[in-house]
Amino acid sequence: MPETAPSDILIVDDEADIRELVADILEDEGHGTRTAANSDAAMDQMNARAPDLMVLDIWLKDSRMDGIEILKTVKRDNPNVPVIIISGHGNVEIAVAAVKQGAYDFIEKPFNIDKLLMTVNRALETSRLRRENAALRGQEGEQAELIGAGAAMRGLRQSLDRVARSNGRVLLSGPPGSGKDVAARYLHGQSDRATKPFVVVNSATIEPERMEEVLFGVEHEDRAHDKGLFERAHGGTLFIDEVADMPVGTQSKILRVLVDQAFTRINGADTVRVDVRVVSATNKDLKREIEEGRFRQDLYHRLNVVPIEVPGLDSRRDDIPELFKHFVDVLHKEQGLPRRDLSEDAIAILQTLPWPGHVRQLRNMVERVLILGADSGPIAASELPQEPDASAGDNRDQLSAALAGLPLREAREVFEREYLIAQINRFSGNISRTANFVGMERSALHRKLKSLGIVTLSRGGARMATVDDVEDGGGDAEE
Ligand SMILES: Nc1ncnc2c1ncn2[C@@H]1O[C@H](COP(=O)(O)OP(=O)(O)OP(=O)(O)O)[C@@H](O)[C@H]1O
Repeated sequence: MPETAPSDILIVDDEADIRELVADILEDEGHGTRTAANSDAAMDQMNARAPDLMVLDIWLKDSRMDGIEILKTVKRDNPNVPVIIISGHGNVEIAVAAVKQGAYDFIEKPFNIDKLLMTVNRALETSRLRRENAALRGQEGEQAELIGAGAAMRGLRQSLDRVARSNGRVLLSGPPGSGKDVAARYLHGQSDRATKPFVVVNSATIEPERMEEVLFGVEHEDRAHDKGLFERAHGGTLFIDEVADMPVGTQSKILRVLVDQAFTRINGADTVRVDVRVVSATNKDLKREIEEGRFRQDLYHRLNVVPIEVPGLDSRRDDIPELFKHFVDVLHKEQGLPRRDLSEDAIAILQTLPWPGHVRQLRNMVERVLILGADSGPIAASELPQEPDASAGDNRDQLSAALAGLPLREAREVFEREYLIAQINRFSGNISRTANFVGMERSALHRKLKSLGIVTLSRGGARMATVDDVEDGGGDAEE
């Protein structure tokens, strides 16, 4: 068997004899098997964990869906799982139709053991290759789906849609993990260049001495040449990630390319003309980088024709349930992790956590919960890590230590302040929704906020709660 870990094969057949026979044969060969007698059981098994392969009887008695419907669902939700159809003597035509619909192959009953094993091994090898290819594509970059129906993401999508129609250079700013890379891919996908290449250069990960070779390519003595990323992106988009980390020497060369739309390769004499739209991203303050001499002001002006800010997850907590569900679906498709819903109390906790690592941190948490948690049923609050990062844990310890040293009245005040700030931030500064959740009248909540010195302020397009440490000023709690 080519795989090192035993393969996981799901056998779906309404006849117990056939299920057991196929399972015995496959287990004797070292494969792992699971079985299902009808479509509901098959779907439960699929959702718990996607198998490496499905062996599916086309006729299923007492089943909500027939084999073809199950096949369609698998091909839609888990396209990398190959399906081998078992067909009776009289329905080979249906089996052939199933292959046209995406089944890997079919075997006829009564089946020959060698043929069964050969088909299974070939299908598993195909599935392994598909998974490897999907992983490689994942390294190149994920799909350009920009998830989030909240106001901040709607605003971002609108800006990207508008600028996509032009050819203007865009500078995306936002904290690490907020989704600048996804925003750049989305922009490319919405533009006239969508069918042309989207090429990424991450300035922070390329050795500075190799940067120019990577960007502009190299010409050899025999006039053969290696293409650089500018040339590979011809007709499409070049995404310069972490642009602040670009070596200063290379910055002036990039500036020249932006002015001339042409360059020469390293050791080359010929001028290479390119039509490339440059989108760049940074999580640093480029103005400060300019002041401190690390970034060229003229390049900044060339790159920053349209500045677009990607909001951090802490200012769009209303998107958390949707993002969570999206990552569960992605991880189910990519890694076969269980497809699970979120319980209401888990949603409440997720929306009050601090998220210093933004969407990337949320994705990592989803992965951890799906790997370590139960196989099915909604995710409970108890399955979530206490805090998504160590520094937030320190805050909580500090808070409990501080509370322990206070008389009850003051401790209650400190707790109420922390609790209400977290809840208001969770509902993006909306006092009515906060009041509804915490179980207070809106006017009573307003009075409470005032007495605790909590105000809401606009920050990066979102309303956030904070403690008003400026006497009688700073802002007012409002929707
Ligand atoms: N709106 C979104 N919809 C779907 N997935 C998202 C969204 N925003 C971020 N992600 C996912 O979160 C992860 C981090 O996003 P991304 O790499 O785009 O962040 P970034 O801001 O470019 O980070 P860095 O500054 O570290 O390069 C990726 O897995 C990405 O697919």
